[in-house]
Amino acid sequence: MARQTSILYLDGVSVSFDGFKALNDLSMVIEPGEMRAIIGPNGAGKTTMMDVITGKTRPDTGEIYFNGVVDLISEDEASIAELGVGRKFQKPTVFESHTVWDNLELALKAPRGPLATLFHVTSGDERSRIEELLTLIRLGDKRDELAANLSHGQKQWLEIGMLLAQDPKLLLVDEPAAGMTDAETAETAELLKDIAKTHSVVVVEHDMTFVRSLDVKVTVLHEGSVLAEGSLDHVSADERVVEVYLGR
Ligand SMILES: Nc1ncnc2c1ncn2[C@@H]1O[C@H](COP(=O)(O)OP(=O)(O)OP(=O)(O)O)[C@@H](O)[C@H]1O
Repeated sequence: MARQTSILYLDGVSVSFDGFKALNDLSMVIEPGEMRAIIGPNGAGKTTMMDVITGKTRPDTGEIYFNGVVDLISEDEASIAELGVGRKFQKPTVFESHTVWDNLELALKAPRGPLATLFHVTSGDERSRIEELLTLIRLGDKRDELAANLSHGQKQWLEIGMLLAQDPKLLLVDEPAAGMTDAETAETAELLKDIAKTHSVVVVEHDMTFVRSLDVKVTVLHEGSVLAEGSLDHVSADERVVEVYLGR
């Protein structure tokens, strides 16, 4: 697929740490509105991939483009966030001593980047946006609860809501189902599917039941590059994937 029409485009991206290639000629294209699942054994380069997209790590070689035309390699971490790339780390970082509502309100008011402060959001708009987010993240009845009292899964949803408050175009989500109950995991898959209706989403995940329920194209990383790509059934049938990952 052409770079110009993609939301995220990586071509020949390599990163070495002390001579060790964490990413090795990694190429991948995500279409606008697509949700993609990234799987791979420990050390495959999944986190490093997120790091190079978000500007935390600078690749040694290769190209990374956002929205077809924006060269992310020439941007720093703050500008990449401001451009509309949101990242959800594995551990939830919500404001525990604030209510669910206040967490969302703070996220809505926080500048996504330096330019965001130029936009003015009226309080009426703000309230309806928070209501929308509460419904989406399944926390409507917890709006007045302190974030500290939420379950681990609910905290993850709240943080996803806080990220969405910043209106990213592309959402990178690192192991959202880790540490969740089975019911929360299933609900998280539904939540991400809802989000993917209006956003592009890249989700790194180890939980195969979760990946199966997402029902999206899967990219298998191994030793810093793409080993296989396609439906979960397609990649699961690949001998090399079974050997490095699924068979373990
Ligand atoms: N800052 C760093 N310095 C040195 N080596 C690093 C650094 N970051 C990552 N690595 C190495 O690069 C490789 C890829 O790591 P990465 O964290 O991207 O893999 P991963 O697929 O996210 O693994 P996991 O599933 O365990 O999170 C690993 O061998 C790791 O030890």
